[in-house]
Amino acid sequence: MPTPSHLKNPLYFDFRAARRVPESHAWPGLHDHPVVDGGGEPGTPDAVPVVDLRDPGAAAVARVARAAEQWGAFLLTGHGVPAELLARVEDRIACMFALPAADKMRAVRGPGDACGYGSPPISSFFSKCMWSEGYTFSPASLRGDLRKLWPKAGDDYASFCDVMEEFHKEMRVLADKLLELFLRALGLTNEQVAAVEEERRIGETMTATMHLNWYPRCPDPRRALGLIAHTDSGFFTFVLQSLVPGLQLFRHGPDRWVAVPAVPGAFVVNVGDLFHILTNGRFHSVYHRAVVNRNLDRISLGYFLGPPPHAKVAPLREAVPPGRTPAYRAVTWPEYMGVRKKAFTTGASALKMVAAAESDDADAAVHQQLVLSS
Ligand SMILES: C=C1C[C@]23C[C@@]1(O)CC[C@H]2[C@@]12CCC[C@@](C)(C(=O)O1)[C@H]2[C@@H]3C(=O)O
Ligand SMILES: O=C(O)CCC(=O)C(=O)O
Ligand SMILES: [Fe+2]
Repeated sequence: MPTPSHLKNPLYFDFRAARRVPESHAWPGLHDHPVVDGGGEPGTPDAVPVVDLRDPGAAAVARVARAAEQWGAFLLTGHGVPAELLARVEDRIACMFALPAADKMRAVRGPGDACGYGSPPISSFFSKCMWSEGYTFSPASLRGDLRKLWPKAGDDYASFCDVMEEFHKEMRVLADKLLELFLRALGLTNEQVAAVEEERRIGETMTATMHLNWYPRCPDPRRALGLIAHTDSGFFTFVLQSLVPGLQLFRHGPDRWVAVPAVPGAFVVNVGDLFHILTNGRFHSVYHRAVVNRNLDRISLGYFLGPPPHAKVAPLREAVPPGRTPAYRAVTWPEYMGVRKKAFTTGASALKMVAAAESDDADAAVHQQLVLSS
């Protein structure tokens, strides 16, 4: 009788062979807050906001402002990325996750590596395992990385790379469009948007990283978790969730999880921590998680935008109210990741850890203004 694949490779947990959720994958506290449906009538309190890019400029700007201030996330429709391309992207991702375990393990993420196969970096902060597999890569240099999964560089390799490159091209343009919309939503005029870009070169230097998630069907979904609750660390993320829902956004007052409906062809846009800093906390990063399903596999794709590693991210002058000082100090993305690591191990909030020092606070600024104007 052949040896089951999970016994051949003790590092690989074979979700397909699991008939129950073992203790290693059972998370406490998953049901501490109720889950509500985010797919209700637009405008009702739990309905996830929708931004349609086909709406006239001012309407889309107003919707982005409201969603980014109140939710830190929204569904993006009318974005122009062809549905047929999204279908091919999902199909190629499914084909990649269906590779034999041994092939996937060849591309395993090493300690400290940004890219590779396996659990996402955040999993290293938790003793429990998530009910998912993931693959992170840089779309700008995918052909080299992907040889680890497909060393023979055959048809599956070629079609995966072709489709992801096509997707990346579309997404990078969409990311620039959305960045501009975000800046307009902060209240910047067209001239100010151009001046910010001239000075900070945010759009021009923004980098993209892709992280693919596979959440296998699970015999006991109430005990398991696909992706632990987190905020994304970069500027903003486009999430493509296939027809199987599973993404939940956390909302306060009363505390609850809002299940994001799977809207065919839509992206979910998440505000990340560095955008929270850039906008001086006006647009807030969203705490979210992914749950699993008893009968269906689920696939999602995160297209993460952030600054290049050397760039310091500080609040935009235009986002700081007159007479106040910036609420956050300047950090690079790697510095922020270091702070977040410390925050995870101490239970602190990473954003609070990069908040500007007391002496920098608003009262001091107002006092200084009074002195200067008297
Ligand atoms: C660009 C990135 C964001 C990310 C870390 C990464 O370098 C690549 C993977 C991303 C991801 C996806 C799952 C959740 C998350 C918190 C994680 O552990 O890996 C995010 C990271 C992030 O937003 O910080
Ligand atoms: O699977 C999802 O819907 C969410 C994925 C996610 O949050 C992430 O990759 O950061
Ligand atoms: Fe996320």
